[in-house]
Amino acid sequence: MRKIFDAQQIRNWDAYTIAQEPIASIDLMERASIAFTDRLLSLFSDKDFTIFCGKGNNGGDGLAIARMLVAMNRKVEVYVVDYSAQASPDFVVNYDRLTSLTTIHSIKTLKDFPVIGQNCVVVDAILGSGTNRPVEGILKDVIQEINQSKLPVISVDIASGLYVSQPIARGNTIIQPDYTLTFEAPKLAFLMPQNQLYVGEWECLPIGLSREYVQNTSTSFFWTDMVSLKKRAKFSHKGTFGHALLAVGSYGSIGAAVLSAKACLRSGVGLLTTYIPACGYEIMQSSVPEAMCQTDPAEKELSVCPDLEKYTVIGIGCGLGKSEKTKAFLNVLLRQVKSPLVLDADALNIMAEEADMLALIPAKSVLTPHPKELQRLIGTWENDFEKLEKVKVFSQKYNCIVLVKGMHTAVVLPNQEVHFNSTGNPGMATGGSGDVLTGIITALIAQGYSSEEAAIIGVFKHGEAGDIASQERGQMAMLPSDIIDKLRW
Ligand SMILES: NC(=O)C1=CN([C@@H]2O[C@H](COP(=O)(O)OP(=O)(O)OC[C@H]3O[C@@H](n4cnc5c(N)ncnc54)[C@H](OP(=O)(O)O)[C@@H]3O)[C@@H](O)[C@H]2O)[C@@H](O)CC1
Ligand SMILES: [K+]
Repeated sequence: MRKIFDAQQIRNWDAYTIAQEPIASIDLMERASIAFTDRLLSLFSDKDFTIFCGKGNNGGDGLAIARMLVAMNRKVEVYVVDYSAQASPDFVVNYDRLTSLTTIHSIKTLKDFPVIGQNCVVVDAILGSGTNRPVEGILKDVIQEINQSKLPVISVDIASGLYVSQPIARGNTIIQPDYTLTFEAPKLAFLMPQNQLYVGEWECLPIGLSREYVQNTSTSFFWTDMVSLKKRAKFSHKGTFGHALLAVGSYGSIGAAVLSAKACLRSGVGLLTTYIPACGYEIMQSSVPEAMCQTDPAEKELSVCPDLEKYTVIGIGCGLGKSEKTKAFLNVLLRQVKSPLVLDADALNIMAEEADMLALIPAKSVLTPHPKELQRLIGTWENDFEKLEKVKVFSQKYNCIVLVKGMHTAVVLPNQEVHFNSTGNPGMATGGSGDVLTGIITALIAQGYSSEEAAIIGVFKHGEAGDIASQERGQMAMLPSDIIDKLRW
């Protein structure tokens, strides 16, 4: 798990490193530029480079990168966008270091914009984490030209025009890179779905910023790039790992029930009982023989709440449907349950329609809505930052854990922490994938993980299994059952 900092904290992190390591700011820039150049050349070994620089430290990086490429006899053209009379001191040092080696062109008006060779990769070093307002004038013109060039674009640290930790306004002009190579740590902006055009593929390049600063600086945003699991004790038995109930399925959606049950069993639950409509009995017993199966008196839907006493945790919602009988079933269940719930799909849809049910959510339940279900719970949002804020309010109000599912699923905790997930791929955006996740999280809570841990770990392992499945079958061919198959603990 890594901390994600906002723009001001990143500035402080640089300053802290410079003071405490100690290292001169120009040498830190050199370190960053070496890391960038190494990775640039491993991505584009046979390309020429056209580098556009601003006049701050991002531009200083661009000039240092250009110098390193020239020193390696690579073909490089360098352009400084002359949007301001001000230049940062480290920009000036790197400008002077480069002038004796190559010509540095200046872009004052659009007429100065070059014709770029077709074998070129464009390096965007115009604005970095210092971007604090929409670009105008020549900056805007240059960014538009680069975006229209159809050439591969790689941004230094962050796309020029994108804010590190604030929403962008509609109509802002921003570089649309194919890649962003960012220094040290992920930026909040990269994790927001609305910014996907302005990030491309991204990766972090370590540049040795202070570890001590990380320890001493608090944030509510985290990046889950690894998880730790509890060891299973040698003398354990099935009772050690809890007894989960999955209340799932309706006529036509018994598949969702089966997927959640299989995922739960593949995630280490001690005992699993599925509670399903009568029509699903044979399907469940034959496809998931490891689970006990209890049926509702109704043929096609859940209608009567079973005895809940013996269960450590209850997963509910997958394939449930929204019939009147099922609504009544859920109402009774919410009033009787004492364990945390994992609430998915139609369970959430029913609750969104009957607002007084939300107040019955047991503490530390986990809600796993997809975007439409989330909207029903929290209303609409202007941008992804506002969406997260609204989810935080909801999570605190109902003392529950809420997932904002997507490319980097965010796990929002009642203590207001937001944990973004690093695993997963678009091949998982298919019906049934969420049922698998519900099964996994339910199993983890059954085994004694806190609901917070279960949600963070479950999302990570779900994505990891999805990544293995996509490597083997490709994103289009993979199925949710492949995700279950590739779970490794
Ligand atoms: N510090 C370090 O140790 C390291 C830093 N590193 C590198 O530094 C980068 C951050 O550099 P930076 O802080 O100089 O900001 P940068 O993004 O270059 O902008 C420059 C100035 O432009 C201005 N400005 C903002 N928006 C604008 C707009 N729309 N239109 C016009 N002007 C605008 C604004 O100044 P203002 O006009 O507000 O006074 C801003 O200060 C970082 O991304 C990384 O690449 C690495 O080398 C590692 C070590
Ligand atoms: K940039």
